[in-house]
Amino acid sequence: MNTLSSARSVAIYVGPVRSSRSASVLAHEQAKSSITEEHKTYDEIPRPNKFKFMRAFMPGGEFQNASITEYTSAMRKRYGDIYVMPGMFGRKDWVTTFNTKDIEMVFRNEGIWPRRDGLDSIVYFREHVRPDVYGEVQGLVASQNEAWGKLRSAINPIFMQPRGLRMYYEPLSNINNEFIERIKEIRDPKTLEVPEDFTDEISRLVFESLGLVAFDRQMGLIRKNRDNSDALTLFQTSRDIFRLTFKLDIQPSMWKIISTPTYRKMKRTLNDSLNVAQKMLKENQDALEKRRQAGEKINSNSMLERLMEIDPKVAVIMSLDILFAGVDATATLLSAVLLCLSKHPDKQAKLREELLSIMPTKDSLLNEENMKDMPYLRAVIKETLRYYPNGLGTMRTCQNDVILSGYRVPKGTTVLLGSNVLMKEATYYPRPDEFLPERWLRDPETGKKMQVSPFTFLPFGFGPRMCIGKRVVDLEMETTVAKLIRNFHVEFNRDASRPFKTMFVMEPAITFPFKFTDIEQ
Ligand code: HEM
Repeated sequence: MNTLSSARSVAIYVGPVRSSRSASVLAHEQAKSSITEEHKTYDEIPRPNKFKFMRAFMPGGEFQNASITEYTSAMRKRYGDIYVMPGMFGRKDWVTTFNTKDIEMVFRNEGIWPRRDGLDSIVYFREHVRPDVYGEVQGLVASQNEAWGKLRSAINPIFMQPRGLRMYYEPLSNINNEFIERIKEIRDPKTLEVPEDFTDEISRLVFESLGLVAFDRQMGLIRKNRDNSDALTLFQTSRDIFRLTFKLDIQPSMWKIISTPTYRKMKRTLNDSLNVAQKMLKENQDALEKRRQAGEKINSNSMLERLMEIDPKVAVIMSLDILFAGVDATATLLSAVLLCLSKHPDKQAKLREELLSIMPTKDSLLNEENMKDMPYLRAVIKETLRYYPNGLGTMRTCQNDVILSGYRVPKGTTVLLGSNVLMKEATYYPRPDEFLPERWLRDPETGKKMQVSPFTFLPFGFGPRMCIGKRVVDLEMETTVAKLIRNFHVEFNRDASRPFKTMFVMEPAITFPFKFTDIEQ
C-alpha cells in the first residue's frame, strides 16, 4: 500500500515545502549563469591525500579519537575555509566549507526538496533490512526528494504550529515537578550536590518529555517506574543510534564492503527500538479502540493521534525519529544552559528576576500566554546555543552546479556547512568568548538589536528541511529552565574548561554534579 496516498490520509500537498518554487528556480538560473571557465575546477579544491586521511583515523592516527569539530578545525587550519574530505569505502567525497557566502549559496540553491544525505547506515536498514515496515515511508531523517516532500508537508502542520503544542503545557509541568522531586531526593543533604551521573537524570527527563509527544504517555523513567524495560530499551537505543551513526557514516568505515561488528550492533539497536515502538503504539491503538467501542467521543488532537490519522506507520516512524533526533541534543542543551547559568550567577539572578514576575509561586503554572513575557529566558537559551554549538552545522547535497569560494562544485556533491563554528568568531559575534544573553535583546539605550549574518546562526538548520522539532525544543527548554531556576539557585563548583565534545552532535565530556539550593520565596 502506498501509505501516503491511502484514502484515510490527510490531503497531501505535493510541492515545495514553505519555500517558493520560483525563488528556487531563479536562484538556480542565477547560479548557473554565473559559472564560467574562469572559476577554478573541483579538483583544485585543497584536500588531504586519501590514504593519509584514512590512516589518521586508525589506531595511533592523529584523528583516532577526535571529535568532528576537532578534526574539521585541524583540517581548516591546514587547507583553509574550503576543502574536500576524501570519500572512501563506498562513501563519496564531502566538501566542507566555513565561508558564509558558500553556506548561503548552498542553501539558496537547495531546491524545493532539499537533500541531506549522510545517514547511510540508517537508510540501508530502512530500505533493505526492514522494508516490511518502512516500505515507501523512510521517515524524515532518511528520505529524499518527492518522498521527503510529501511526508514533510503532511507533518509540518502538526509540529510547526503553536496550537499543536498547547495541550502539552500541563503534562510537561507534571514531568518537571517530578524532576524537581527527583533532584531533592538524590542531592547530598549536606553539600546539596547531585550525584556525578546527573546527565543520566537529565536525559531521562528529556526522554520522558519527548516520549509524551511521541507516545502520548508518561513512561515513569524519572521516578515512578525507573526500571520500565520497554522505556529503557527506547531510551538506550535512541541514544546509541547517534553514536553508531557517527562511527559508521561520518568516520571512515568498511561496513558497506563487509558486515562490521559496529554495523551489526546498529542493526540490532534499530530492530530493538522498532519492536518496542510498534508494541507501544499498538497498545495505544487498542486502548483508543476500546474507548471508542465504549461510546466515548475521542478528540484529544495530540500530535501522536494526528500522526496516526495520516497513517499508523508514519506514527511509528516519526515517534522513533523524535527520540533519535531529539533526546541527546535536547538533553545536552539543558546541561549546557544549567552550566552557563551556574558559571554566570549575575545572569542567573537576572533570569530569576524575570521569572519571579511571571511565576509568583514555585508551582505557578506556565502557559502559552505568560510564556510570551520571558524575553531573557529565550535570550539565555539562544546564547547557550551559540556559546556551546551543537555540532558542526548541517549538510546538503547540491541540486545544481554551484560556485563555492571560486571553485566549480558539481550537482550531486555533498557539502558540510560549518556554520556553527562561526558562532564563536569575533568577525561575526563581538566578544565571542563571553556568555552574553543581552546580545540577543534590544539595547536599552539605542533600542537596536545586534545585526547577525543569517548564515552564522543556524543551530536548527535552515529552510524547508530545518529541524522539525524546533518548537518542541523551545517548549521543553523554556518550561524546564523556568521551573528549575524558579525553584533552585544552581551552582557548579568544578572545572568546566572543556565540558563538551562534539562527536556527531555535542555531548558531555565531564560529569555534572550541580549544586541545587532551594529558593526561599
Ligand atoms: C537542541 C535540540 C535540537 C537541535 C539543536 C536540533 C538540530 C537539528 C538540525 C541542525 C537539523 C538539520 C536541519 C537542516 O538540515 O537544515 C535537525 C533535523 C531534524 N530534527 Fe532536530 N534538533 C533538536 C531537537 C529535535 C527534537 C526534539 C526533535 C523532535 C521532536 C527533532 C527532530 C528533527 C527531525 C525529524 C529532523 C529531520 C528533519 C528533516 O529532514 O525534514 N530535533 N535538527
